[in-house]
Amino acid sequence: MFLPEGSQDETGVQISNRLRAYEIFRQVTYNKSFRQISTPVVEYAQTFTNDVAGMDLLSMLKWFNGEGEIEVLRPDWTTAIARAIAGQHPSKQKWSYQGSVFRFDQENTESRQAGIEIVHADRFFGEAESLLTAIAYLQQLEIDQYVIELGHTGIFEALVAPFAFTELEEEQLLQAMHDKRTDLVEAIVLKAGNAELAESLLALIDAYGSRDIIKQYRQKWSDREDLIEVLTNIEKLIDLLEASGVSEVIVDLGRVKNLPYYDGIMFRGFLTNDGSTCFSGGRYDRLYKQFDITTSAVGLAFDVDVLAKHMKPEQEPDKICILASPETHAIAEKHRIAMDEPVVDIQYELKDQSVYHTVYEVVEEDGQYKVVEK
Ligand SMILES: N[C@@H](Cc1c[nH]c[nH+]1)C(=O)O
Repeated sequence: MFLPEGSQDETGVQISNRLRAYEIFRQVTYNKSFRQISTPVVEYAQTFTNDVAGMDLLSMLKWFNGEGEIEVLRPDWTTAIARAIAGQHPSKQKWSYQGSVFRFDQENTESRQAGIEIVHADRFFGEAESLLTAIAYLQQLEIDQYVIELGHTGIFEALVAPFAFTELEEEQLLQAMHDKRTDLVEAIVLKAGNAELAESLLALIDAYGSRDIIKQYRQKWSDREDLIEVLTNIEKLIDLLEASGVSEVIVDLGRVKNLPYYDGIMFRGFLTNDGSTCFSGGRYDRLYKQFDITTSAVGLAFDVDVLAKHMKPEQEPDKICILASPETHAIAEKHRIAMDEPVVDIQYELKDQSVYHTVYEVVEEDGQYKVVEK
């Protein structure tokens, strides 16, 4: 029997690491006073595809229900949680969650996330607390080789705003900026007759690196109050990260949103050894506008599959074995419970003694059963 493309079975270390990653996340967020939230795996497509959320139905696992409505497997936690907590009291601000999302446009159809969402809180607080939680979590996982990247949706949007692009052109431009394809960006913008914009967007593609970039752009944009505000926002977060001992911070002024609902700061964490993205997030106040709520909303989600791949495997404790038989299995089990050892295996037959530190057996003596070392 085969599996559909994008699905796979798993065994062993990847699973135990994932479960540990989930447990450590639960603990870290519990210690920081987050409340747990869970939403159903099956939802209406409309929750994710409406104009505000803006996600692409094509990438979702979907079907029609009996009433002819389209239902999907949860493609995104952030949008589902916004739906779920729109009616909650605003004093509840910090939410944490863990579980799968399903999307066709990723290498694996199912991917596991552990994330946080901070709503109705002070704007800077939400951004700072998101990043500090990410740092605390990585530290608990003993992952220390990573880089945090900061970007902002406001830059591209402010530069493009004065020019008229069709929806399709703007989408193509976003994709080309995302892929840092200078040739495509130039072609799309020049075709629309905006030579001046082409120049600033092409420069932006290279506006990537240490915080010095911000200094340069402060001068370049000195007459643009809106853009200076964006730079200040990014700079304050770099200060916070540096004060927390994270020196590997990258600024990407040319970054465009990877999810349609972002509207403000965007952050990503990359693992240095293979460049994989371990977390991603940002500000998304606009998602709440669909519920007529004007608020601050920001969060991030870890890719738990990526984390599991990079975590050191748990050290295996010494294993003990009790040899039993169908008649003595229950007695062996009683002993196993009483032994208070981390791993006690019960077997009827010893196939490979070398995997055990100590082997016991159940023996009968004067009509009584005893467990003795073999
Ligand atoms: N839902 C986003 C991550 C995120 C959480 N909060 C804000 N953004 C993602 O799947 O990439």
